[in-house]
Amino acid sequence: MKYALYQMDIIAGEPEANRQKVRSWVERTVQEEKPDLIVLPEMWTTAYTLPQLKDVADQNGEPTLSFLKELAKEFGIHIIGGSVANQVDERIYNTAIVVNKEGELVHTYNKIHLVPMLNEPAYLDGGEESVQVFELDGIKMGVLICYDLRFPEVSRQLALAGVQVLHVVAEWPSARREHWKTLLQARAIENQMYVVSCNRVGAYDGTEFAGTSMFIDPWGTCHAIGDVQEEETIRGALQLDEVPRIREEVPVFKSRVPNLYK
Ligand SMILES: O=C(O)CCC(=O)C(=O)O
Repeated sequence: MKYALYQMDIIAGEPEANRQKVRSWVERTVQEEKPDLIVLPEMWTTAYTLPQLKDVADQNGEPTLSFLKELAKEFGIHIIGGSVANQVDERIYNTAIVVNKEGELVHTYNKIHLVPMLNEPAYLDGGEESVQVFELDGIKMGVLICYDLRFPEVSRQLALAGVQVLHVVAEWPSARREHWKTLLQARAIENQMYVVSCNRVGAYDGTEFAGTSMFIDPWGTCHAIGDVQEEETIRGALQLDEVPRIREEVPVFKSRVPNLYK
C-alpha cells in the first residue's frame, strides 16, 4: 500500500479554503504518482482557532465528511482524513475521520486526551469512547490524534487488538519536536508496527508547528521525514511481512507478563 502524507500549512478559520487546498493537492499528487492512501493533519479545516470554533466547526460531521467521501470516490484513494472540529449538540470534539476509496465512512474517533498546553480543554470536549481498530484493504489500522501519542496505553491497546499500522495526525509544536520524533519511534519499536504520522507546518497565534511528518517501519527505522517548515508530500509504502518477521526476531508480545502489570 502506497502512502502520501500532506504536511500542509492551514489557513486559520477558513474551512472551505482548506478543503479546496486539499482537493488541489490531491489532484497534483494523484497525477505525479497515485497513492493508495493519503493522510491529512489534525484540525486541518480550521487550525487551532479555539475561540471561533462555534462558528467554523463542522456540524455532525458535515460538510467535511461529504467532501472526503466524494474526494475518495472520485480519485479512488483511501483517506485518513486527519481530524476536524466537529460540533454534536452542545459539544465540540476533535474528530478523526477515515473513508475508504469507495467513498464510505470506515471510522471516526474523538480525541481522548485534550492538550492543556494549547488550552484545548477550555473549548473542546474529550472523547468518551476507547480507541478502536478499523480495516482498509483487510489491513488492521488505528488512528491517534497528537497529544494521544504521549499515552503509550492507547497505542498498546491497538497493537494488542491486532493493529499493524498506527496513524498519528497532529499539530505538534516545534518547541517539543524532539519529543515528537522520539515518541513516534518508541511507539513503533515497542509495538512493532508501522507508525505513519502527519503534522502541520506554519504558525498560528504565536505557536510554530514542527512538520517532521514521519513514515516509520516496525523496526523503528524512519524511511521518510518531512521538513520542519516547508509544506510537502511525504511518501512511503507498507511492507507488511515485516511485522511478523520482527515480532518473531524480538518476541515482545510473547514475552509480556500482563498479570504483573496491574
Ligand atoms: O504533546 C504535545 O507536546 C503537543 C500536543 C498537541 O499539540 C496537540 O495535541 O494538539
